[in-house]
Amino acid sequence: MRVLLIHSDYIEYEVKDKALKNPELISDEMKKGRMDEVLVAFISVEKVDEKNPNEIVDKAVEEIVNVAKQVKAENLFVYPFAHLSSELAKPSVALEVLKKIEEKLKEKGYNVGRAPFGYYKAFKISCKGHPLAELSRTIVPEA
Ligand SMILES: Nc1ncnc2c1ncn2[C@@H]1O[C@H](COS(=O)(=O)NC(=O)[C@@H](N)CO)[C@@H](O)[C@H]1O
Repeated sequence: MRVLLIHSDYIEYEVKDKALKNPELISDEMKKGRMDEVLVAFISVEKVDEKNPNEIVDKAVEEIVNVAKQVKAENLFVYPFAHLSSELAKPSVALEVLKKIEEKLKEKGYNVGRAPFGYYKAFKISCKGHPLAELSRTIVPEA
């Protein structure tokens, strides 16, 4: 899994077209979204993660929480992003992993948003620009 973490003043997105034949089913209200004062996690779930998705979920949650504590972010946003890797996991696995990350972060008390999966989306983001505002992580299952 590849994660790009951007501590932002805001992120907003708007769903445009389907990028997959069967994207995630979404309500009209999910077609647009915005979160302020937020740590955004752009996530590419990778093929190698299919070996142990649950382990990857736990490791990703740990990494995201670790950075959230450092930048003092209470709002988190999970953004499915297929452009951080050339070895992507299949969509069915990727969606489940992203939903579980969202769920576990909520269980830890964070306000968590997630952008819809399987769509082309317009988005705007405002990076805060401090030394920890742009970080990346590579997360792999134990051998
Ligand atoms: N492994 C993955 N990790 C994260 N997001 C993914 C993954 N696979 C699919 N997606 C989601 O599905 C969308 C399209 O995925 S994609 O791999 O880019 N596929 C396409 O764009 C197809 N139109 C052509 O391959 C992505 O924007 C993202 O929302």
